[in-house]
Amino acid sequence: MATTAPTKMDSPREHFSVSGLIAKLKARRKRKEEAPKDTRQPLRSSPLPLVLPQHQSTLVNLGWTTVTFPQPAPFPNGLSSPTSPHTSDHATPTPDTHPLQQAYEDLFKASAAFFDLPDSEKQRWKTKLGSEEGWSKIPGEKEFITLRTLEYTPDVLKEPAAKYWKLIGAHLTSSLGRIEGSLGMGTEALSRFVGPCGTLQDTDAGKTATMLRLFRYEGWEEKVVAEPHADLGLLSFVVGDVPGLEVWNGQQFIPIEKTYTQPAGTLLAGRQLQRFSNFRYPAGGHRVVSYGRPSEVDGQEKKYRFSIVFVLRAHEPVIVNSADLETEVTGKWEHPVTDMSAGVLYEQIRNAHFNINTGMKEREEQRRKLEGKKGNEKASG
Ligand SMILES: O=C(O)CCC(=O)C(=O)O
Ligand SMILES: [Fe+2]
Repeated sequence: MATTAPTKMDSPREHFSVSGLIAKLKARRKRKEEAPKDTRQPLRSSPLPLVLPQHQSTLVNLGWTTVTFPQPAPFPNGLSSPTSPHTSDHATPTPDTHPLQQAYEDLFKASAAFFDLPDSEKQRWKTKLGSEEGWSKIPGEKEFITLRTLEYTPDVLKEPAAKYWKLIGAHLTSSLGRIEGSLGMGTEALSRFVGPCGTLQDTDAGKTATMLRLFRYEGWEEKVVAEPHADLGLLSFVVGDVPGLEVWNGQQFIPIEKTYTQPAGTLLAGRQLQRFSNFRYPAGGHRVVSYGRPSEVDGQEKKYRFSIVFVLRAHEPVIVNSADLETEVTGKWEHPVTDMSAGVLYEQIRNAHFNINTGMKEREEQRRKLEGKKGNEKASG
């Protein structure tokens, strides 16, 4: 959906005529009358973790929502913590930063240190699988490194990446548990697809479909730095250190990160979840924009935007049977799937979408190929 939007918005106004308008209205009414009545039950209430009440419904309606990290309550004496250097050896409980927030903050620091290395050093991690693993540089736009195993992770990132992966993996697993509930599915109907994807695996032999991608966007020219697309996995979670991510609300892109007044990240539904939920959850359309140079942070000029993107994909060997995922809320799948591995189904989904994170030339080739296939003009991340 996301890629078709700009074309629509940019299209010139159609020639206006009264008879044309009447014909259009009649056609619309006919389409409405002919459309089969949706007899599916409404979604069940099943709140997502760390999502404020006012943000609960956007994931199912639009494919994205905000995850808000609770902030430690200030102490009445005005101190940020009840402990002083003299009492710090006492076991006084301190109101801590949320562990997931702490983990992404640590990962941001390590990510900045990695990207600061000379290119000659980063070359060692040069991409192995297109944008699917290793370091890539798109000059003038961004650099990013995709992590899939500890073995192929630079030392400076190893510990913070593994820690973040574990925490976000657990968080998204519990979010999938709530999504299952909202769809009237049994326990683990969706979360069973996580398996070993919930931890950063040690070696290539244990590599899973899931990935952690660290970005450093360069330059502050006002422009789109990642084209509109939807991610391919079950759920993605994005945190940025300055606003840049925008989400599609069906009509326009919303600069969602500009609305964050406290530490928060964006949860996105991917195309696998869209499919596994029989399209009850849409895949969240999004893009990344540079708004121009942000104001100084701590008296220092900001040179880059950093972001951390975790893409949770279904573990490839897990078998999909659509009958196990059908409920009165999802309805019947139009194209049922029997004993197909999540990996094979993923390939079908992936082949229908071009990848925005490959280089310009490859991207154009992918797009051209897809344009040959009817109705497949959708991008993926
Ligand atoms: O960098 C970001 O904020 C998001 C990037 C993204 O959408 C992607 O890699 O799929
Ligand atoms: Fe994305």
